[in-house]
Amino acid sequence: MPQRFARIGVAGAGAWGTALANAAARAGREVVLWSRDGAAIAAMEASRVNRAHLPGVELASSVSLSTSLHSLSTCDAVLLVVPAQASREVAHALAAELPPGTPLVTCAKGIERGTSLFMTQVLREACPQALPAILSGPSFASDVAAGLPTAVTLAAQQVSTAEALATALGSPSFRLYHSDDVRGVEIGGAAKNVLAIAAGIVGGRGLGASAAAALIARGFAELMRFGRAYGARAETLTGLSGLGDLILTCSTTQSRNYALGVSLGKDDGFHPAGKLAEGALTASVLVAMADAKGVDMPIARAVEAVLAGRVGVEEAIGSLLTRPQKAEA
Ligand SMILES: NC(=O)C1=CN([C@@H]2O[C@H](COP(=O)(O)OP(=O)(O)OC[C@H]3O[C@@H](n4cnc5c(N)ncnc54)[C@H](O)[C@@H]3O)[C@@H](O)[C@H]2O)C=CC1
Ligand SMILES: O=C(CO)COP(=O)(O)O
Repeated sequence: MPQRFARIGVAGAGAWGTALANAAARAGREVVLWSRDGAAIAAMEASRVNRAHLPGVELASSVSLSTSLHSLSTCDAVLLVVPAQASREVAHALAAELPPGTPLVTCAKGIERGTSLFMTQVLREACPQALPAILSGPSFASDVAAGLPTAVTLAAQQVSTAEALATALGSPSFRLYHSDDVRGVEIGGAAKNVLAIAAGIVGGRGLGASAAAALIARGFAELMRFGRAYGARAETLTGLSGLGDLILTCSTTQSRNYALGVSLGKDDGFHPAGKLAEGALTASVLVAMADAKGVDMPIARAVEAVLAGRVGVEEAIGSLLTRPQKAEA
C-alpha cells in the first residue's frame, strides 16, 4: 500500500466533499473531485467555486474535477463524501475502479436504513477489495474551507493505515487524530445528528440554556449506552467523533440537523427543504438498533416519534420530563 498518498480522490462534490478536497490540497496532495452531476462540474470548472454547496470558497489549483469515476482509479486513497444512504450505490460503482487495497474513507455520518449497517460495513459489502476507513468529528464544511482550526478523527482497522492517511490529509488548520476504533468513530457521527435535532427543538421552543445543557448531557448518556452495546470504546465516544461533534452540532443553526430541530420546535411548518439533515434519516434505524440490544434512548426515540408524526413536539417534551425518577447513568 502506498504510504505517501500523493493523489487523493474525493467522490461527492457537496459541501463536505468540496471542503475536504481543498483541505487535502492544502496538505499538499493532488486531488480529483468527482460528482455525478455534469452541470455542477461544468459550473465549477468555469468559476472554480462550488456555488451550490460551498459558495465563496475558491477551489485550490491542485483540485481537478471529473464526472468519471474511472478518474479515481489512479488515486492512492479515496474519500467517499456522499450522503449515508447513497454511500452503498457509489461504493458499489467504485468497486469496478479501485485497485485492491485502496483505502476508501467514508466521511458520511449515518447508518444505512434497511440493513442497519454502519458505514464501513456498507463499504465492506459494496467495495470488498478496498480498505474501509472513516473520517468524522466536529467540523463544519464552511469552517474547514475557511481554514479555521478543526480537529477530526480518522479510523481504520489497521492503525498504521489510519496514521498514514491522517498524516497525508492533515495541515496546521486541519488536525487529524488516528484511531483503530472504527465502530466508535462511526457511532459518534451517526448518533449525534439525531440528538442535534432534539437540541434544535429545545432551542426553537425557547426552553432555555439550562434545558439545552441537560439535553446534551442526557443525549450523550444515550450515545454512550448505544456505543457500549455496539462495541465502541468509551475513550472514542468521549472524543472528537462523540462528545466533540455532539457539542458542536447541538449548539448552532450552522448545523442542518439543529436547524431542522429549531423549525420543528417553533412549529412554524418550515423545514429546511433540500438541505441534508442526516439525523432525520438515521433516527428510525438508530432507535430500532437500540431496541434490538435493549438500549434505553428516550431522547432519540422522541425525535423519531416527532419526525414520524406520531406525537407532537409538546407531547414529546412532556413525556421526557415526566419519565419516572431514576439514578443518573
Ligand atoms: N457539511 C458538513 O459540514 C459536513 C458533512 N458531513 C457529512 O458528509 C456527508 C455529505 O454531506 P454534505 O457534503 O454536507 O452534503 P451536500 O448535500 O452538501 O452534498 C451531497 C452531495 O452528494 C451528492 N449525491 C447525493 N446522492 C448521490 C448519489 N446517489 N450518487 C452520487 N452523488 C450523490 C449530491 O449531488 C451532492 O453533491 C453527510 O453524511 C454529512 O453528514 C460531515 C461533516 C461535515
Ligand atoms: O457533521 C457536521 C459537523 O461536524 C455537520 O452537521 P450538520 O450535518 O448538522 O450540518
